[in-house]
Order: sequence, then C-alpha cells, then structure tokens
Amino acid sequence: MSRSFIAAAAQLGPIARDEPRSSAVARMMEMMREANARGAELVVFPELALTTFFPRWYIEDEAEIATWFETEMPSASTQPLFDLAAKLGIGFHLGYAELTPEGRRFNTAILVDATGKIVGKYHKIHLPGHWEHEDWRPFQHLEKRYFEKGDLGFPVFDAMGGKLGMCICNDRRWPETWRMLGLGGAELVVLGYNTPLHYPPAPEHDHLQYFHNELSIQAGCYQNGLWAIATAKAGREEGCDLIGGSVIVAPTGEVLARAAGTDDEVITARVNLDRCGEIRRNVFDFAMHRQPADYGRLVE
Ligand SMILES: NC(=O)N[C@@H](C(=O)O)c1ccc(O)cc1
Repeated sequence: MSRSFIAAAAQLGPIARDEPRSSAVARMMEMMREANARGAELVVFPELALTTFFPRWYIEDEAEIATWFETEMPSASTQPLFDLAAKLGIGFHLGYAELTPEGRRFNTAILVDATGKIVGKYHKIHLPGHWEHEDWRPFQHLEKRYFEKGDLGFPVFDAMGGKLGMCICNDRRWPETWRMLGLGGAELVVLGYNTPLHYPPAPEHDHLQYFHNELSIQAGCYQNGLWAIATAKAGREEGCDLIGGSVIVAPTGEVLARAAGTDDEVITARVNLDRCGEIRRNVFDFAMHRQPADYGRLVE
C-alpha cells in the first residue's frame, strides 16, 4: 500500500438523546461515501460516535447505563458501516462505549482496515471529569464514573502502509500520550473528541477551547514528527455546546484541513507518511538527541 493517501475527518454534528444508533450510522455512511468520492482511503469518526455524549447525565441504574454501551462490534446497527467500508475499500476509525463480556466498561476506539476487519483497539487512558453528581455544574462530565481507565497502553498498529496509533479526546492534551505513541513508532495518530465549549471548573477559559484543541494536537505532531487526524462530535447536543474544529495536522505542526462548522462535515487532505522524516530525522531525531537519563521524574 502506498504511504501517501488521502484521508478524511468525518465530523459529526449533534446526536440527540433519543436518536437511534442506526441514524448515527446512516449519517456516517453518507460521509463515508462523500470521503470516498473525494478519493479518501481512511475516514476518522469521533469519540462515542454512535450515541449522544451520555456522560453529561448522572445515571444510577446499571441497566440504564448498559443501554449506552456496545457488547459486540460490529453490532447489528454498525454492520452496514463495516459493509460499506469493505465495499468501497476504505479504512475507518470509530469511537464507542464498550461493555466487555466480563462486565468491564471502556471508552473505546477501533481501527478497521479496507477489508472491514478490526486491526486495532484502544481503551481511553486519561478519563476526565468526576465520579459523583455535582450539583453546581450546569451539566455533568461523568467519564470517571462510567469507564475504567484503559488497560491496553498506547499500542501502535501496522495499517495504511505505515504505523498508526490512537488516542481519545482528553488524551490529546497530555504530552505523554503523544510521546508514548511517537516512541512506539506511530506515523499517524487518529482520534475523536467531545469537548464542551463551556468548562465549568474554569469558565474564564471557555474562549480558549478551540485554541487549546489545536495547540495540543499541533504540539503533539511537531514534537514527535507524526501526522494527526482529529475529529469532533460538535454542535449543540441536548443543550450542551460542543466545539467543532476537526483538523488534519502534518508532522511540521501545520494544519492542512480544518472543519468550518459544527455539523456533519467531511474534510480531507493528502497524508504522506514519509514526511515524518522531515522532523524525525532532524530536530526530533530521538536516537540522536533525546536524553531519557535526565527524564526520570516523568515516571515517578
Ligand atoms: N471527552 C473528553 O475527554 N472531553 C474532555 C476534553 O476535551 O479534554 C473534557 C473537556 C471539558 C470538560 O469539562 C471535561 C472533559
């Protein structure tokens, strides 16, 4: 497979609380067709792409919590997306809430190859928010309540003629995420996010949400010499505004494509994995310049 290909971020607008998975999947299939018509070989969908962002609600009933989770993948409602991808010969990345056969709950992302086969899985490690209902918040962010911390580390997979890694939403703000993926040899990191515009613990930073999104992704790309495709679930979802700003970023840190709105929107750019060398053979040649003996405090 060529190491230079067109890739797409397929940003989703809001998903209503009562919107069935089949509807979200139909919207994603329409965007997959558009991406394919624009020559894309890889489509990146957001975090928790099959439902509304349910961690904004406090739920005690275990049976009700379970309704937001997938027990199999592909499932009956996602099979059409897998079938279309295989028919078009296009790979994709998808985020969803996973309930394992052992009863464990993860915020999960998968990588699916051009034949419709799952070739990689990641469980979100940096879970933001809180565990219990907090009255003072206008909406909750209960990822710590509903998900276990990921147990798979930061794996890197052979795909698209190169090395691909994944992270999810809050992970993108942590330099350690990008460094772990970079050290693992990742040439492209794909990720999805659900980021509220209003940040209740520090509302004075609300106007910086788009900036901090790009700052984190651009720094991660440049400092590790890799590509990123970052896709939002965006728009006013059940009264909560989520940022858009999906981007495709080069190893130089340059933004090559950026979503303009906060609804369903496909953006594309050519990704040439060989361009990682522009950075990895120069300023961030890890073997030549990195000094791990002096970084001990990082893992204390
Ligand atoms: N889905 C996520 O991981 N979202 C987080 C993020 O974008 O970092 C996030 C943003 C704002 C909050 O108030 C809480 C969590």
